[in-house]
Amino acid sequence: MSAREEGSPRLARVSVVGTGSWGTAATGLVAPKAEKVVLWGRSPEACEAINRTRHNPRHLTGYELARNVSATADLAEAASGADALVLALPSAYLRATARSLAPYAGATTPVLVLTKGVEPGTGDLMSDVVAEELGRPGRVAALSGPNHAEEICQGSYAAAVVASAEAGCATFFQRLMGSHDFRVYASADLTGVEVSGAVKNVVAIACGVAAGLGAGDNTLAALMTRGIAEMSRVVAALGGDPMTCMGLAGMGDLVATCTSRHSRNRTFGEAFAAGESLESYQSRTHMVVEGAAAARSVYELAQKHAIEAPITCVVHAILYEGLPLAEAIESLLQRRVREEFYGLGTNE
Ligand SMILES: NC(=O)C1=CN([C@@H]2O[C@H](COP(=O)(O)OP(=O)(O)OC[C@H]3O[C@@H](n4cnc5c(N)ncnc54)[C@H](O)[C@@H]3O)[C@@H](O)[C@H]2O)C=CC1
Ligand SMILES: O=C(CO)COP(=O)(O)O
Repeated sequence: MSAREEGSPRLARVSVVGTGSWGTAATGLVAPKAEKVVLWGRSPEACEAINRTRHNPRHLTGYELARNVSATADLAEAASGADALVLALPSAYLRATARSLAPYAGATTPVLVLTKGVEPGTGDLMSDVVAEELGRPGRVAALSGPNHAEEICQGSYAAAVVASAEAGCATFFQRLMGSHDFRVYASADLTGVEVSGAVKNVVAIACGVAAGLGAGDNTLAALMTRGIAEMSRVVAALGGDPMTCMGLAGMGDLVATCTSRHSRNRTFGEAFAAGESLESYQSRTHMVVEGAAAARSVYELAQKHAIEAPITCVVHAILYEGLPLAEAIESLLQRRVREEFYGLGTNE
């Protein structure tokens, strides 16, 4: 273990669930801290290829997995005896997979959720979904921030925030995931961290659409900044701390996602502006566009809690109600201009 990992836990076995881009990259963060890392993927063929070649055949194909990583499509084998579980699944599959994991996960094993989103229908945070299926709410944490897997697996410097209702759980995962190159801060504001991660993906779709239609830097900066104001109102209405939106899970990830060529949400927005459907984009790239699911769930939360969320409403309308793009833009421009930070308690 290098000097930078001193003081970190050295665990016997850590399970990473999900062989998408983020699960694949996350094995590299965990590998120096564990004797053995077990990666679960639903495809036996992909797991066999990973074990044979040390490369994921579908995601981050050029990235060589660490020697102590092995893959399995057997959830029992992946979860049994794990000292920690790291869940890196798309939000649509988190509940069902957590439910299937439940019989094999130790009763007190700490669980880290890397998924970004809010569950449509229930409005549950991803950590709520996991706590409902696996129990142990105090042993569940969520990690979020500007962390494109493509860059993390190259080792470029990055930072994230890990939040948990229990400080000890946040500290545990801060040490497990963090390193000299990957700086992991701690937070007690699970709501703020997780809601920020969902809303920023919706704003990234809006930025992608705008960019696809030829918007300039001023327009994109305005969308991002009004996106943070919207994110802050949603976080505050749900009982989180709007200050969290100024941090890594909020502004940090919003900037990365709205501007990066790696972002699926931003790139999907551009493709949508050019006429491609969500279904076509996801099946062409084999990658998840979480902002499309979050446009539904954040829209539902906004309706339920009477939160003004104009960017989310417009993204929801263009994706699911057939609103023409020109009308969507006009509906934002015609909104009343008012106090910059309305809806946050001080400037109503
Ligand atoms: N890719 C990234 O850079 C980052 C992703 N995240 C988040 O991590 C989560 C996972 O995203 P990625 O790893 O990027 O996924 P991905 O888009 O790279 O791959 C999609 C994944 O979904 C899995 N999948 C498809 N159908 C499934 C099913 N029925 N049951 C279980 N799994 C199924 C595929 O096997 C694949 O692992 C998302 O919530 C994303 O927002 C968070 C930070 C960075
Ligand atoms: O959350 C992410 C980076 O932090 C990934 O964003 P995309 O899903 O838009 O690629």
